[in-house]
Amino acid sequence: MEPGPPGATRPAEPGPRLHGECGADLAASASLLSRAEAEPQRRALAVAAVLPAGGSGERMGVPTPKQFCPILERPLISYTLQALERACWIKDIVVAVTAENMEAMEGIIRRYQHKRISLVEAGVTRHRSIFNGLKALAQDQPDSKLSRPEVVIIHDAVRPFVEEDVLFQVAAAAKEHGAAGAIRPLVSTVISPSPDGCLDHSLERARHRASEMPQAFLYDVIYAAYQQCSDYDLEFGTECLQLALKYCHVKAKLVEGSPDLWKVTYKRDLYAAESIIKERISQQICIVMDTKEDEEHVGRHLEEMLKNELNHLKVTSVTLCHAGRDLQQVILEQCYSFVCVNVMTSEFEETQKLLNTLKESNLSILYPVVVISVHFLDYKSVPVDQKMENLMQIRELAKEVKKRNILLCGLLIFYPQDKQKLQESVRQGATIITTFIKERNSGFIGQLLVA
Ligand SMILES: Nc1ccn([C@@H]2O[C@H](COP(=O)(O)OP(=O)(O)OP(=O)(O)O)[C@@H](O)[C@H]2O)c(=O)n1
Ligand SMILES: O=C(CO)[C@H](O)[C@H](O)COP(=O)(O)O
Repeated sequence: MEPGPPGATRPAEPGPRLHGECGADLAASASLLSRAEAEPQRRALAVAAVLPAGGSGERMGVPTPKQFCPILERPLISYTLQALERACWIKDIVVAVTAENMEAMEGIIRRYQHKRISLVEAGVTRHRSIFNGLKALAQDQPDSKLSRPEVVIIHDAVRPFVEEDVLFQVAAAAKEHGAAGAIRPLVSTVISPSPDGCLDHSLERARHRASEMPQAFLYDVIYAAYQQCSDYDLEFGTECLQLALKYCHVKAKLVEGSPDLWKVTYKRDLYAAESIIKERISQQICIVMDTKEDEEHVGRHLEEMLKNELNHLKVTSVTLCHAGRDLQQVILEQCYSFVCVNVMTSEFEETQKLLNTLKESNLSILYPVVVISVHFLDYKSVPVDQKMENLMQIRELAKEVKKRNILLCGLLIFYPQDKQKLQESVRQGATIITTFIKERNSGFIGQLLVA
């Protein structure tokens, strides 16, 4: 597995809409086609998607099928659905799940507010699951609210990082060629062993490619292929493009896919997926100040330090005094990390206001939102024990907002008179903030950290 370039893209737009329009954060994705150019073409295609999600994930080696394994407490399949939902030109998304997981899947759709999803029962093999999904899209199904598409995309439920551009490229190529699929260069050389366990021959790596997903087909082509398919193909086949070739003589167009199209297969892939998601949601940080912009104070010092330390990230500063308008804008931009700097106001007044605004928004439904409440201790004017005691309220506050997927911790920065020592305290504070934002480690929740 080869993850994408660090910070190349932001997370796909959530199911619960913050923007009100599908794919509205497209500028943040690794877009190949300009949005204005591509939009009319996208709308002109009648496209549906079929997601096989009925496997047991044997190679993962855990009791939960991998598509339901949690990443940052959300099931993997929800990330894949979110990625497909961004493409509003995909009209229906048919997911094949086993009867025993049907209820769990319905719960996921409700909880994460997924749209345009229909469920069908999975088969005992991947090909049979896909066939069931295709059958649901055929017009001859009684009481079906689904319509027969011109093009159907097939995508594994366990490939969460598919980009809208790749989806569109395979769909457009399928319309032209009848079938299309994403490919990647081979990472290892493929060899063929002989029955005695010795090398028979090796393939020339540069001449071969790994077949990935998504793939897309003219619906009539792939449906006809599955209808003619032998039991052997349905049982042991692994390649839909091959079925289109074998049964309908359609040669698929191959489209270069992005590096993070890989399929979550082993346990280590879950860790890799989690790292990619964490990195994507930590690309923007919002510093909320309880003072006016032009006021000079130690909070500004921390802000400068964070801006220097996180110069590869987008750091935005807002104040809550302007009726929270700036903050609303930051929330709309899908910023998932907040540093609330309390210089003027007492203890958690400002943090509470920030938490209320976050709770009212839909922001934390899909991703955990980190909030660090920063305080300063000038021990000449306030006794340490009194300040600490006041700040210990953080525990209760954190417990309450954790239910809403908001991860809160406190940070107390010592404020010595000595300039150099103050500089050191602020630097340590900035390091703690950076670590919590990057790691989103639940061990920090409700803690009062000291710098
Ligand atoms: N009977 C099956 C088997 C697989 N799949 C789906 O096909 C996709 C790709 O298959 P794979 O990675 O092989 O998944 P599993 O079969 O679950 O994994 P394993 O082979 O390790 O058991 C997954 O989304 C999986 O849920 C399916 O819908 N129905
Ligand atoms: O990459 C793919 C298509 O080319 C499929 O994801 C893959 O073939 C599925 O096979 P399996 O279920 O055996 O992993």
